[in-house]
Amino acid sequence: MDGPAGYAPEAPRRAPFILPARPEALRLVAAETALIIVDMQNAYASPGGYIDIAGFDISGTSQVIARIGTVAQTARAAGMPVIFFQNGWDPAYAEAGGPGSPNFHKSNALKTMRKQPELAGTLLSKGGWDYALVDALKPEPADLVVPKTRYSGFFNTNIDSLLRARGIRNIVFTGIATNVCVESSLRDAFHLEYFCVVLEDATHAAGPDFAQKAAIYNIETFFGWVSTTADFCGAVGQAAG
Ligand SMILES: NC(=O)N/C=C\C(=O)O
Repeated sequence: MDGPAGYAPEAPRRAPFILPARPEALRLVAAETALIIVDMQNAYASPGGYIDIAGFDISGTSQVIARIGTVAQTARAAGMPVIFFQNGWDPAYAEAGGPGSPNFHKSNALKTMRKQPELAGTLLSKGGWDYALVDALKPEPADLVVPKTRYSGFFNTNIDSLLRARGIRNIVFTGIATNVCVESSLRDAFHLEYFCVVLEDATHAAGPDFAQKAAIYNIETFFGWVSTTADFCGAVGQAAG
């Protein structure tokens, strides 16, 4: 079937490529693989955003932004769907849940705003700077943006339908935070029978270094595979010939 006139994404490639990964290399096909970019918002990656204000270290995020930019360009050129998750709630925070929701008690964004009332209404609020994707990683016309209100992008969203409709079997994960929204989403994707890979140097944890190491250990050992930006771009590029 012909598509509409206008922006024409590259046809996805069917030639398999071998992605170096731990605990073992994976044989993937671009046409069955999607890139998910988790929560690359000012809240998680920019000085003055929620995670910075809440006291987490964001010193490595600029490198992660640059690597994700490279990965996204490589994925688009191979015809892979590029999907952005975007975390947050309506400006009245109804979607965050009230005292009857564990999210109300565990979300460090909500806790920070309760502690610092001058921040009320600013953190992770749809339409605000904190909620916005970082300037360096704006979606292109064929990319998809999936808003989410909890850590996992597979909970109460249409991501599973979007992926299944495109014949996707494999997901490459990047973004922030490795130990929270990346790991939560990847675990849910595993349980929905997707083969999941995380590019470890294109992720950043919320918390100490052991949080990054533990998340990567969990993924490598129980839920999926671990690779790198260079290996992903190299393998996809080689398949392109
Ligand atoms: N994107 C994330 O991993 N978020 C982590 C914490 C939060 O949103 O409070």
